Amino acid sequence: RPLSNADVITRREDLLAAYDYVVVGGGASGLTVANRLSEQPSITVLVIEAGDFDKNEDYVTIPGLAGGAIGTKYDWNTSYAPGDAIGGRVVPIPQGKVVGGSTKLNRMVFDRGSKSDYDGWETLGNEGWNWEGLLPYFKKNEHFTAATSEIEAEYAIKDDLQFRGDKGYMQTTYSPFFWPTTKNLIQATKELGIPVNDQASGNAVGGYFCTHNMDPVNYTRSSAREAYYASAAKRSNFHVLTGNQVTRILTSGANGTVKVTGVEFATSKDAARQTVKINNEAILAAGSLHTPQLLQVSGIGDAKLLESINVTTIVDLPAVGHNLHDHLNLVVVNVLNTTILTNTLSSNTTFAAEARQQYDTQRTGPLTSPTGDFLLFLPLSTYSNASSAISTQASSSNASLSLPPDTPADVAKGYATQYATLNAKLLSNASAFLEIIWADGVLVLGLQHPYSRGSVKAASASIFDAPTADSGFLRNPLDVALLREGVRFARTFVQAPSIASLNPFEVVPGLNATADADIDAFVRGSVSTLYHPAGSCKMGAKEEGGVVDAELRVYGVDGLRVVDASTMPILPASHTMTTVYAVAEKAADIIKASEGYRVKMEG
Ligand SMILES: Cc1cc2nc3c(=O)[nH]c(=O)nc-3n(C[C@H](O)[C@H](O)[C@H](O)COP(=O)(O)OP(=O)(O)OC[C@H]3O[C@@H](n4cnc5c(N)ncnc54)[C@H](O)[C@@H]3O)c2cc1C
Repeated sequence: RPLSNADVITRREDLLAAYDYVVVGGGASGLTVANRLSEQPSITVLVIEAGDFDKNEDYVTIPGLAGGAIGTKYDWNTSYAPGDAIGGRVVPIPQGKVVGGSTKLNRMVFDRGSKSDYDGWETLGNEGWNWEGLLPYFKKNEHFTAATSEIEAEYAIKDDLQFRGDKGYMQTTYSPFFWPTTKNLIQATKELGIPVNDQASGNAVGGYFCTHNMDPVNYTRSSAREAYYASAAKRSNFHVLTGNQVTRILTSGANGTVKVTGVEFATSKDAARQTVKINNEAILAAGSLHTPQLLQVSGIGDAKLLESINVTTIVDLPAVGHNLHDHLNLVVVNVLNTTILTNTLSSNTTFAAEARQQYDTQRTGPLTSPTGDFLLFLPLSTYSNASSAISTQASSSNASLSLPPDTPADVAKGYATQYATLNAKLLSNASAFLEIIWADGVLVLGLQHPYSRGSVKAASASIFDAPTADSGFLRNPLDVALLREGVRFARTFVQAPSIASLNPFEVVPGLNATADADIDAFVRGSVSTLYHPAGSCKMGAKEEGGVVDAELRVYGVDGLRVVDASTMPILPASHTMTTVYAVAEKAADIIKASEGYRVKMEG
């Protein structure tokens, strides 16, 4: 029977028996691909999402409260396994469990990495995956609106519109309110001779003004739901099933002729399993932790792991789950002594109430800014005098120091190529190693190109048991050295006249921590995540630990692709959402082209 116009499936009877494409996960990548595929009225698409729709709660929609959904029912509330190199600490790793995925939880930093980072993906063996190849998709994703005239005049922001899109679904713009000490930050950047660039241009090094994924009129979050779901919801060939977790990918055949036939799903561990058939492909978009887990519980992964969790191996693909890496976060705290207005939204209830009033009545003021309106992305030589010493240390030590002991040989081989790429970046001015996010004396340091790698392993045969995710944090001591230099630079930075005028006083780690050993202890005792897990289903050659090829097809299985953050071979120096969207936009065109549909490019 024909598809109904019921965009959200609430009754089992409304599901079709078979769909051309089933997308697993309705987050950043999943909704993007589902939207683009369903542009073709003859293609039927079902998205199965574990979470539900949010209810437009303030902590989801209001930019100034961004991140407020962490720890709520919209979060998987998972943690990385205890890390040996971080004192056995357990670091929480929030992930969105809601229509929109992590784009409902995130801090709304909307930026791209540098040309050299994306070109590196191609160097690692992925033809067409470079800056030139991704730029049209960065543009296709966004509908960019320039800063308000007040902000533009006050901060002299210059946008090169050839790098921006104006026809995409994702609303992007600058905050109409910058916290006043942002001026000190920008001025100090200049005092230290650090250039200010346009991050959208492929030159995302130095300082830059940062856009956010938000509506330029209402100043509310623009997530994958508002962008890619809302614009497709009325299509009768596009269905969304929420509150259901895909439990297994169903396949037929064996030994080189394995083909996807459908997926199995359920509302909870004990609920009855249901199935839906697939005519063309299953598209995995469950994120960097859950996509490898789903492959593994479906029999696609390392045969030894699968045996240990009582899963029959269908395709022995040892690389599944390996190469996991994430941006590390380390916070240096200075207390300021200044009369300039600083952010006291969480400590001063009167101020918070006034800001709320301003936001509700005029859509102006502090709550329109998710913070992070100006960011620094620094090459190693910009923030450290030790680049040649660190480079010597890197080239004289063994790449295997970065890897978990049970790393399969093909993964280690692929990592050796990455290691050489990272070593070259140490001495390059075209790639950033350190991000600095400033918030009134607090310097969040983000390590952009960690050497260390971890892994994701299904903990049991059930998708409902959280996977064991080893973040790999600081496994390789080079990462400690790179952050140690970051802490030292944070101290240099606050001595620049425009910051010094705010009378900063460092309280974390505290000025007594000067010796390498003391700073290293601080680093190991404090690092956490910047929420950018990636790489666990790496795109690359199979013999180099690739899980998917350059068309994002899983090796050894017909009709199965991965389109989410797990496919990134190596993280760019940037927050990840914008790159995930670009990858997914490109993936949609690859899939359409493989089916013989005409690919339409705009903007
Ligand atoms: C707290 C936080 C802050 C962040 N801040 C920023 C930021 O400011 N800027 C930035 O650029 N990036 C940020 N990120 C990262 C960015 O949001 C992610 O990189 C991006 O959303 C990843 O997209 P994805 O499609 O891979 O996964 P997601 O967007 O996480 O989507 C995966 C979806 O799959 C669903 N799913 C999982 N398993 C199953 C299953 N078995 N069956 C059905 N559905 C399933 C999940 O519920 C989820 O909805 C942040 C992330 C977090 C968590």
